[in-house]
Amino acid sequence: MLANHRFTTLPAFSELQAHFDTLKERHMRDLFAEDPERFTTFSRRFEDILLDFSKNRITAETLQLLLQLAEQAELKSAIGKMMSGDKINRTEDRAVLHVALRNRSNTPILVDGKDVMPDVNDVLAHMKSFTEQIRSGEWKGYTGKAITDVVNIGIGGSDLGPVMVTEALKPYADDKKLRVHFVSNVDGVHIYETLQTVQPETTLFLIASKTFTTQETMTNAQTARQWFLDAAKDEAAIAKHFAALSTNQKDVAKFGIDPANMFGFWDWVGGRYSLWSAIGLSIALYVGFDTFEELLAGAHAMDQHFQNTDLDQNLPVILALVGIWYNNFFGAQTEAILPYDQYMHRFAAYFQQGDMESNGKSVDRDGNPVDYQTGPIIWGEPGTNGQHAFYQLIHQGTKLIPCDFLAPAISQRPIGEHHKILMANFFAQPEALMNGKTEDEAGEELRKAGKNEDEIKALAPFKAFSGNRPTNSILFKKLTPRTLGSLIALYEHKIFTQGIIWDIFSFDQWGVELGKQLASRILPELHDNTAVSTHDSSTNGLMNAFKDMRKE
Ligand SMILES: O=P(O)(O)OC[C@H]1O[C@@H](O)[C@H](O)[C@@H](O)[C@@H]1O
Repeated sequence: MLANHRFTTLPAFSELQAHFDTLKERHMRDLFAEDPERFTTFSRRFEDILLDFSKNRITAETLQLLLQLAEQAELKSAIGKMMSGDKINRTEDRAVLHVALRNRSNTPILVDGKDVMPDVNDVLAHMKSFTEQIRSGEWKGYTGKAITDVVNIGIGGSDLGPVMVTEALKPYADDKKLRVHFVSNVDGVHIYETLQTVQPETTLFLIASKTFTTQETMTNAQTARQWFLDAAKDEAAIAKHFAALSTNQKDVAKFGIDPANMFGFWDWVGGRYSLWSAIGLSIALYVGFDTFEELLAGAHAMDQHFQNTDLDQNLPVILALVGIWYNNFFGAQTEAILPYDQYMHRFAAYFQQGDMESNGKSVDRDGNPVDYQTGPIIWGEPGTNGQHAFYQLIHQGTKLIPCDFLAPAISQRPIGEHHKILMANFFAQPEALMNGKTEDEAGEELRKAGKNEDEIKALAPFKAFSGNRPTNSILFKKLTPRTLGSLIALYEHKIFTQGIIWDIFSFDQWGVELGKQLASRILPELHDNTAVSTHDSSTNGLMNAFKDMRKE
């Protein structure tokens, strides 16, 4: 069981508040000028990953106090509890063991007295042999042809991780053994467009759903099944073309999927932490099993770093603490994740679920409403695209938006000057955000450009940048499977750390249920043209307008 504490009554919290008052007006430009060692003091390395957090509104004292906050929240003990299979997801009475899925050292991890590792390894072995059969062409479809396309049907955690990773590791699929497609939205457009691009006889469908009851996924799966049977005309052919990634054996069997094609996982794998499990089968099929294992190994290495490294050297802990500093003291509402790597273009979307579904909570572990801010709004797009879209607000808007900049030193696709140009922007943006530009500096530039003093006076306020806008820079050598695994685990453990300090449960997601309940109540009401009057006037009005619009 996790110990409870009141976040705002931890001794370090009030010390941080007092400290904040002394620091809030200070400019990072001055902090850099005062300390030539600032980069060394506020950067850390893990394998090929460098975290520079020196461009934050912190001093050595801030970091010390934040580390005390983590200690007072008993973070170390909480990490130990997660790693050893304690049921820390109390509202669902479950352990939280995505770390077991990538536990390459194979040390036993017990849940209810039973080591989970043999089952984990069995499923990995099953995934491996299946992957090899499909990729080698040994596995044949119902007409005797090899599989060329894999369609993963899943949503949320059963979609976002595989989508993000297959995009990120595209260079590792250069052998072009298989194409992968992802269908998530219940909007029929999604499955329609996907099915336009594949052939029944050479397509493998992966029905990815932890519960195997998710409405969107089951609807898409039934449509895919019907489309397939329309061509194959034989239910026996399903065994060659459908596999299930799920914890729900019973419903998988009911759907008609051969039990030999079911890849299981367990209730201690959270949906948004499941890409390491059987849910990652599309990844393994796309990049090959060895590459998938490297991804797991990278995450495992970060797990060990998180568990065994002192808090002040611990990358996930530092990221978490810096986030708390802005969230709870500066009042920042959002955080941007900005990868300068086109292959990572779904990374922010992935952690939108990872972070917001985990820490979007307003009740503490005692069940009391919190009187402080918890999880931030996560958003972001790859650089440099964002620079030409929303960075204006980050530079000159009224909101404080802490940003994480991520980039590889070595491009997967070195072409001409592209990577150096990309990286020049990666270095320039955090520098600009930190330094800003004073009105005097802006005026000087205008003077040099030939403007007169009246024009300078009129224009300089618009051309000035306040600066003092915080960023973390995460520079890594190359986006290898290992590094990607480590980066994902880095953010996962950041989320865990924040949840522990905020005294909330990060591994349930009750907030998604109400909308689901209402949708299932509304669905039957859409089946005929009868006017609806059972809801509020807005919902009734909208539903009735919908029915009217469809009459013509
Ligand atoms: O894998 P399943 O059971 O189909 O669930 C998909 C998603 O369903 C959502 O409702 C949950 O909030 C997510 O956490 C989950 O990943």
